[in-house]
Amino acid sequence: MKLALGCIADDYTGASDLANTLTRAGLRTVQTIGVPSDKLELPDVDAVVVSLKSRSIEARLAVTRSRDADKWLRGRGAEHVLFKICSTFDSTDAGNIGPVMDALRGDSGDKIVLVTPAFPETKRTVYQGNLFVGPVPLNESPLKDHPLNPMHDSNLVRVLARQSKTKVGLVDLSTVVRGPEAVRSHLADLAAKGIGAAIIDAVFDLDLETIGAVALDHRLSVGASGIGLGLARALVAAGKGETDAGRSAQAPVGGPAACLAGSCSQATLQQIANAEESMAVLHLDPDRIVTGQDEIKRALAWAAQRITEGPILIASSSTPDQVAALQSRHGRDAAGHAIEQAMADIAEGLLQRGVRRLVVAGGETSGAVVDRLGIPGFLVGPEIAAGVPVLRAVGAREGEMVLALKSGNFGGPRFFNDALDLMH
Ligand SMILES: Nc1ncnc2c1ncn2[C@@H]1O[C@H](COP(=O)(O)OP(=O)(O)OP(=O)(O)O)[C@@H](O)[C@H]1O
Ligand SMILES: O=C(O)[C@@H](O)C(=O)CO
Repeated sequence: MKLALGCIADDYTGASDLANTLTRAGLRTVQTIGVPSDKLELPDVDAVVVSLKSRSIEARLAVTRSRDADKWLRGRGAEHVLFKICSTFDSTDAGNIGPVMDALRGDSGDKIVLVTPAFPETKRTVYQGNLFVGPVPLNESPLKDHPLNPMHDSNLVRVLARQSKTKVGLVDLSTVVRGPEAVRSHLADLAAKGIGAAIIDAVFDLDLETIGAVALDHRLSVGASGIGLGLARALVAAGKGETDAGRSAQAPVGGPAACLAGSCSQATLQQIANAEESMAVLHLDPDRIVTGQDEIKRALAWAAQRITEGPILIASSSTPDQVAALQSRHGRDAAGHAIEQAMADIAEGLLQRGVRRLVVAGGETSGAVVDRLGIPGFLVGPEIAAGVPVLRAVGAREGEMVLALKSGNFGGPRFFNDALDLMH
């Protein structure tokens, strides 16, 4: 197996978003959890997305893990590696996008790296280096209240420059629309000035096709699923991939179904409110979780009484005010970590009670759950919503099971029902 494309994703939901995009564009793709062990039997694929949980950890660790993944992918023939970050550029001034990019660029030997979180299908666009989420700049979007990486600056040239050791430039839309040659020549000018990374504007998929074609001249790029789409289209145009890339992940598994929500995004809060109309919903008490009281036992007892009757949803999610109050009482990291681990405990308990169809909302939450369940990888099935596919576990100790890992902001208002409708 010689990979046409290697990818390193900084969280698990982001990885499944990218795996979904690549599959739909025609690349046979597998998502692995961490760098795969040699024991994991991988099907014949064009792309591997190695999922890390490196978005909000110490920068030094994120760098080491990303370099290990890069080494593994390059060892399987990947000439180009995409470092997949969030389409809302989730990071802090300490990293981790800049430090990981710097390290991977050093290893790749590239003079300059293209960077764009644009993903027009989910309304993330970049213009003059500024990231827009729908109609508003990033710093006016709900991301300003993110529990772990609040985003207060929409100018990505500035944001990345604060995190990176290299100088950061811009390739603006007026250059992108003139096509690959114009972008190449602008990048050469930037590189000649010692600029090692360029934020590149993209508003439409067509812009991403231009970017993908140019990115393939290099060994590394950084971005969200949009640049993944551009890269995949360029690779398919060059004769890689297959037309029915997602078919192997579609056989039904059956069994009880459950949803877990740890995301506190506005989208997830709305989705939980809508789910209340059609399934049993338990709202966890976050204070009781953080202070170590028996909230997990209570949740599992509640679930056991209902799970054979139909799908259930268990949520820790709260409004921004409530999140801020909890964080001020217990500290941001301690609260986040305790709740993630509680979600993982609950997921484990649900599987012991027979659940084989599991939906998880929130990137960090999904990471904690999938790690605890020890699932080594996924094949990509049908798309539930933009950026969220049905995933079929590969090599799981419980055998056949399907999951959906939803990025906090993704999915329509009835996401939980939409997911379960496709998870048979
Ligand atoms: N009620 C709560 N109060 C404070 N923190 C919470 C609460 N519920 C969940 N959390 C924590 O908030 C964080 C949510 O992050 P997570 O990545 O799961 O969701 P998200 O950021 O909305 O999703 P994504 O990263 O995919 O955009 C986790 O660390 C989670 O444990
Ligand atoms: O790019 C996105 O927005 C998502 O795939 C993600 O990474 C959110 O956690």
